[in-house]
Amino acid sequence: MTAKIIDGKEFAAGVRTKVATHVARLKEENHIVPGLAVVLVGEDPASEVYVRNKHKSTLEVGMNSFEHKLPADTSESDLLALIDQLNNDPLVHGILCQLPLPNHLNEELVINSIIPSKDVDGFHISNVGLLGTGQKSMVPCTPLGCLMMLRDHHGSLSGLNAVVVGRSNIVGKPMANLLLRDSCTVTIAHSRTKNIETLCASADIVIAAVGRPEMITGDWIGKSATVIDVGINRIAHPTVEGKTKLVGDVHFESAKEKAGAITPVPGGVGPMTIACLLANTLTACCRANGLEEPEGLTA
Ligand SMILES: Nc1nc2c(c(=O)[nH]1)N[C@@H](CN(C=O)c1ccc(C(=O)N[C@@H](CCC(=O)O)C(=O)O)cc1)CN2
Repeated sequence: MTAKIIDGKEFAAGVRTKVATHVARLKEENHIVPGLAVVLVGEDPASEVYVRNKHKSTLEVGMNSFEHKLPADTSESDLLALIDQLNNDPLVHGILCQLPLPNHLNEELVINSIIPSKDVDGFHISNVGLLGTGQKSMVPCTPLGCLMMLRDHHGSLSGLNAVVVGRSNIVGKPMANLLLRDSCTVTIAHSRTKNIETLCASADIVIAAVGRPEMITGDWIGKSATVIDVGINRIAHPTVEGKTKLVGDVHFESAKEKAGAITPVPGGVGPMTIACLLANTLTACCRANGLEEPEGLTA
């Protein structure tokens, strides 16, 4: 039997509807409009698309969107001055700097200049520490989206064996912490892991976040396991010359024959990233105003 395909587009639409409903209630009952500020430095084409989609989605759920597009040669001090201004703006509840930043800017310094309560990417060192110690924090959007889909599919994750392939600060490590918090037995695998295929094949859940196109094939997947593919890789189209196509870190065709459930690329985890950004902005706004947090939209 082939796997259930977890439709990230549909799931993300459901998250956005929940956010929009909660935002409408905030406006009606508390006269508060959540606001998201997105900072883009430079003209990376993919980043421009993501920022445009963030702006559009923010407005669609009824929030305020503040876009700040800066030239590629913006100095670190100018960028930090803008973040300081946003940190102190009461209309702004969430701030993010689109990554990657141009090389001359220190990514860590910039991220850590956002006040943790407005850090809707969950990348600030304080939020990383809070998540790692099981305390309330802002949670990175992509792992939060994966967690929502896993909870929806499995109900409880308690006692399940999860292998996270990839150890990045943005996905692998926070994902592992979230799964641990939901009482999974978690292994982080990476380029130096021995017997990685066997390890993955013994898992109930495989999270692929390694950044290598179609690395994880069907023979790495245990019968009926859940496979969440975080990878977004653009490769040469196999049959049409001069064209490209998007693939994940999982070889979808072979993995879906073994898995119980699997996310596709595109249309799986990707759409959840922006939906969870909206959820995080709403959460940040509720926390800032001492209001109840939206149910089902946080970790
Ligand atoms: N500050 C941040 N920068 C970046 C993040 C982030 O979470 N915070 N993540 C990525 C880019 N990203 C959002 O910013 C993002 C990536 C992919 C998608 C998405 O929906 N992908 C689609 C495919 C899109 C395509 O056709 O190219 C999918 O997987 O279906 C949304 C958001 C790096 N930077």
